[in-house]
Amino acid sequence: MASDSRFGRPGTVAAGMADSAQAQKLVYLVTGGCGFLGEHVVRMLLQQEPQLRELRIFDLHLGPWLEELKTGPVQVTAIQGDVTQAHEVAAAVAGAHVVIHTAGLVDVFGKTSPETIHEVNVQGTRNVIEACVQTGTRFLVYTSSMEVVGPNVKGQPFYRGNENTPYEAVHRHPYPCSKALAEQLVLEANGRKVLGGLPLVTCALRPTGIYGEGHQIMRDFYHQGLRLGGRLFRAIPASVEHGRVYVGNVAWMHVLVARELEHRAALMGGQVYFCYDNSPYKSYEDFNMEFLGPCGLRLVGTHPLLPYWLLVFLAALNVLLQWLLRPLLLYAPLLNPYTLAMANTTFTVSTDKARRHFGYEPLFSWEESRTRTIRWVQAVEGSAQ
Ligand SMILES: NC(=O)C1=CN([C@@H]2O[C@H](COP(=O)(O)OP(=O)(O)OC[C@H]3O[C@@H](n4cnc5c(N)ncnc54)[C@H](O)[C@@H]3O)[C@@H](O)[C@H]2O)C=CC1
Ligand SMILES: C[C@@H](CO)CCC[C@@H](C)[C@H]1CC[C@H]2[C@@H]3[C@H](O)CC4=CC(=O)CC[C@]4(C)[C@H]3CC[C@]12C
Repeated sequence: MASDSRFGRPGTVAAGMADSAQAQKLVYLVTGGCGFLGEHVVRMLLQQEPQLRELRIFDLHLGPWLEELKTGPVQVTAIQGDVTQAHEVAAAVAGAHVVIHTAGLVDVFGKTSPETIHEVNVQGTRNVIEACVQTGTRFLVYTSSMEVVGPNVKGQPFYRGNENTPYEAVHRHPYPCSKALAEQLVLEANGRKVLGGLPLVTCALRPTGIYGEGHQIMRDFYHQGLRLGGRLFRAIPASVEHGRVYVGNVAWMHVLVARELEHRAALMGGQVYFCYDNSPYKSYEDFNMEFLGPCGLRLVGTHPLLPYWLLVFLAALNVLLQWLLRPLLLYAPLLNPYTLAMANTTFTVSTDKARRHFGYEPLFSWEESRTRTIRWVQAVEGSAQ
């Protein structure tokens, strides 16, 4: 496989597995394979899944980097398509052994309408499930989100919770609502008979806030800091803990789940797993500074510089401005009532369910995840000059 300096090769685990003599017989489909997470899943599969014969990458927008993958031993098939179009999904799924469904509209800034978010995230997922059933694909891994649990509308903390921790999961925002509905569809589909009579095996992974190479919001914060003379201003108390997970480990968990679903169908089918690693529990801003600090930015203030009521007011003002300006331009700042509530509510997971069920251990240590992310931010800086 052609190498990409942004991603590199994972350290030691299974290095060279793809060169081993194991039979290459499996066809995988990754929806959303050109997105932030999807690209990592694609590259991880090519590096770590020795049984892969063909990898199909389905996305609304195909990236130019796909070309370099086509020279390797695995057949890489790029499919430009839309998950909301059932026939396009069915054509892509036909003949695949495993589908990893990461495609989705990740919008908490009001860029897209609630109807579109629902259409892509819910109807798109329904189309993927139906395609599996109709064409005989038996294994479906769905990228859900911690957001299907919380933070909820009451802003109640979820502290070091696991998959069984009781929590009032009540949402109003279109994104978590859509992810929760889609996850439910995926879990309910477990056990349905697919073409040929065998049962569909599904499971859902719930990453916390993902970070790493390619993370658009990190890029946005970095550029905002540069515009403010190398400073960011603390808005959230340092005591609010936020769960984060490195994208390489999220990708690795997808690869492992996809591999193990067949052998452990009875245990894993219909299950949800939080996606976690050893990244430290910190506030959203303090965590970002782990990467932005070494790139020359400074977080000003040990306490929030603005009172919370003022942030609430500014967030509401942004909603009003977004609405007023909509006929003229898309105004979608980072701060709105939803993102403020998210950033201001403790939500951290502590679980070993994935380790117990399918032997997951993070592939990248915290130090490595941090180093890789810093290197990427530095490259963003280099390319911006
Ligand atoms: N970024 C995060 O922190 C988290 C993301 N997730 C989930 O992970 C998945 C991937 O998210 P990201 O990589 O962050 O987002 P992303 O926006 O970078 O990637 C999503 C991909 O899906 C594709 N896509 C969107 N609409 C499509 C459609 N109608 N048909 C086909 N492809 C379509 C996009 O072109 C994009 O390549 C999503 O399902 C998201 O809900 C879950 C937890 C956290
Ligand atoms: C008030 C601002 C002051 O600096 C900080 C605003 C930060 C927000 C933009 C982010 C805080 C929490 C993030 C979300 C969280 O990590 C969980 C998510 C899961 C997903 O499935 C998609 C992304 C996201 C919603 C993520 C989006 C950005 C934040 C709201």
